[in-house]
Amino acid sequence: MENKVKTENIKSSAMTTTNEIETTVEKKETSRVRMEAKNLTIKYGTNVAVRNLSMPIYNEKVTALVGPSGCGKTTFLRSLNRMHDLTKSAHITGEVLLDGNDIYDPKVNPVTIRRKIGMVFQKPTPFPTMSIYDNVVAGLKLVGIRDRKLLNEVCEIALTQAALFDEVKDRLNAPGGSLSGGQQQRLSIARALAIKPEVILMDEPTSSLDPKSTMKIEDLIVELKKKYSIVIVTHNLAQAARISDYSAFMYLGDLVEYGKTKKMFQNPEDKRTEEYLTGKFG
Ligand SMILES: Nc1ncnc2c1ncn2[C@@H]1O[C@H](COP(=O)(O)OP(=O)(O)OP(=O)(O)O)[C@@H](O)[C@H]1O
Repeated sequence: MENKVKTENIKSSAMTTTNEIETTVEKKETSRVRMEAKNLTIKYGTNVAVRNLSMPIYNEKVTALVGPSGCGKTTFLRSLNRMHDLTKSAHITGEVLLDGNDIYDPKVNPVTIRRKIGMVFQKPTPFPTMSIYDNVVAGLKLVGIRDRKLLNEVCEIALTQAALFDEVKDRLNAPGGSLSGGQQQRLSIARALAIKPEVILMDEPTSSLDPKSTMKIEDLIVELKKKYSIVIVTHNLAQAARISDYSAFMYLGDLVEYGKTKKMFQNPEDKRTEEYLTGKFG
């Protein structure tokens, strides 16, 4: 009898431990969601570009947005840091959460959001006549930071994170436009990093680069995801497969499939995803 009670006690304490572990695992999974789109619909005038899209964006992971031209990838990406505020015809319903808070809440300042969620565009965007140094610290100066020592520190850290420091450290006063295309794109990334964002959005960041510069940016993205959440739009499926952890396949404004990149590329659930990934259309 006593033994039975003991066994029950052990069982119940083991179950408690298991429950605790499950709760911990659940908590970990939940805390890893950095951003989340919920029932997001984006229209330009009456044209629906993104329809009722819901998906998470995990912390310290790369999420790739793929799909044929015009399917809404860039529209979705730009909604993640309120870039559409600047487009008159754009109308957004639904929610975009950053750490559980809706970035479209009227009380939220879009400038604060864009500081937390940085953007790197398709074409490198340095100010060509501005020095490399000033390009990196432009965002900080814009918000009134003038402390030279601080600016110097941030500049070196951001250029190092963008894997560009060694190539430019002896010519920080040279114009941004004097760098190669690949270097200019890394400079754009350094500028985005200098304002210490939490999430980095990248819209086809390597589409204008040669293969060697593309590889550098890809290596950089893999390095950066140790600290940031990264969302990247790419037409290059091999690139999505190489560097992303999660992928979203969009088609005609719909999110057709979302999941782990490995699983989606090896064993897609939707026929349209399979046809796109195997080059049957797009
Ligand atoms: N500023 C805008 N005004 C009106 N319509 C727009 C605007 N931007 C995009 N669209 C339309 O919204 C739809 C989605 O465009 P979007 O650029 O998001 O697609 P995409 O998947 O990023 O395409 P691509 O791969 O060619 O860059 C398209 O029909 C496009 O014509």
